[in-house]
Amino acid sequence: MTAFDVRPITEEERRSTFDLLRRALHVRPVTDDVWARIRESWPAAHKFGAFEGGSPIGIVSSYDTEIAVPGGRILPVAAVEGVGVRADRTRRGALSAMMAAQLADFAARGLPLAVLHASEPTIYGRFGYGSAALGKTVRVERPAARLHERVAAGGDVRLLTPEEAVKEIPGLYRRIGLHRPGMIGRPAQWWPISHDQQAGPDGGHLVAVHSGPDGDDGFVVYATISRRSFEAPDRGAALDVHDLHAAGPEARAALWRYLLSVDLVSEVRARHRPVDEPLALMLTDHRHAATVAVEDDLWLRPVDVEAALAGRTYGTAGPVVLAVTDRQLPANTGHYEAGPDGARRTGAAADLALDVDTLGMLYLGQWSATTLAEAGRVEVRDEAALARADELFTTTAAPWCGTHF
Ligand SMILES: CC(=O)SCCNC(=O)CCNC(=O)[C@H](O)C(C)(C)COP(=O)(O)OP(=O)(O)OC[C@H]1O[C@@H](n2cnc3c(N)ncnc32)[C@H](O)[C@@H]1OP(=O)(O)O
Repeated sequence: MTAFDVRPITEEERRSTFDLLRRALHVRPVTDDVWARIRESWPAAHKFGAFEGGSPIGIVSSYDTEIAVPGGRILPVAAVEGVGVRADRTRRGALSAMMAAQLADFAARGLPLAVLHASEPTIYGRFGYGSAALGKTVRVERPAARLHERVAAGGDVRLLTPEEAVKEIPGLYRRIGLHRPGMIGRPAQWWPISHDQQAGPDGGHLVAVHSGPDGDDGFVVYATISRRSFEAPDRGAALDVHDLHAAGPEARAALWRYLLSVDLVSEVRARHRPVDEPLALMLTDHRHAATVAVEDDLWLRPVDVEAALAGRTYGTAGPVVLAVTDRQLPANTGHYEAGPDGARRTGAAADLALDVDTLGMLYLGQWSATTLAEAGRVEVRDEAALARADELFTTTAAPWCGTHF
């Protein structure tokens, strides 16, 4: 077996590492044209490669952004993306070595948190990431589904041209704001690959914007897929929602009402929606909207446990002391008190013990301490502390990311 080195990539290694990633994800390498359009989205900064004889065999990437945490504060976060190892060099420790370098870099730069979306759920727990926010896949039957009359869904919905979409949606996303735990900022480098390629002139997606009393306050990016065939000449198209954000329930309802009004569509489908989005309840017949899957969406890793715990707020129960174990960043291993007055390191005896990936699961409020204990992920040292931890950590709104990266 040959050895490899792990180090930050250079400017000259941007395209070869991007193509390596695409191959790992079963996508063809980029053409010169496409690379010219998206190269700014793949800067050398914050990328670690594994190299064998000077050639890249693995890549991990991230960018710095912000995340909303329970209580409404916005914390710095590293968004980990672009993870891949060449197919003939997997299972030799390349990812583990790159992840160790990346985590050490996050810790050295004082980042409290890191997040990612996992291609497979078995990979990232070992590196301290826990499944922190779920997303649901919904399928709505058209034309049967209708919003019931008590749903407030005023305002106007208008379609943008692709040029307008590229120009206007970044500012609108910023104005809508990070209003749920788990929502993250979209820096300039996010948009060319993740939005402009779909919504811009060559992408084929459509973009609709909702305007309420205070101006534009919601948008949806979607694609329609014709499903007519010789055997089924009248079959309606599928409408796939790619990205939908709204500042409030009225704008959200108006966007859904618009989607359900598009003619010649027999099914509206959306992945990774908030688990508590009340779409079915907004319909005259809730059976016209089915939740067909609930999946892990955002994974979260506390990088600086004390800063992460101190960055969010807690419910009103008495404090609990957590014993946290972190094998990759051992400086985090220790006892932490969390309660209505905040969180800090402590020398007190622990009520509950957990690994740092489980703390990631608890952090945004997706899972209760009781559920995690029942699943064998939290060791209960004081039974009464479990109910207090439930009160302290759970949130009213389900956490949700809503951004693919
Ligand atoms: C955040 C994102 O970007 S998600 C996208 C992730 N990328 C992909 O899925 C692309 C296709 N897959 C790959 O490129 C590679 O298989 C990777 C990156 C997932 C793993 O890289 P590798 O270099 O093989 O991982 P490495 O050898 O360090 O394995 C570390 C451990 O994870 C386990 N592991 C790694 N990948 C997988 C997997 N896909 N399924 C199950 N276990 C896995 C290994 O068995 C090993 O376990 P051990 O520590 O108990 O021995």
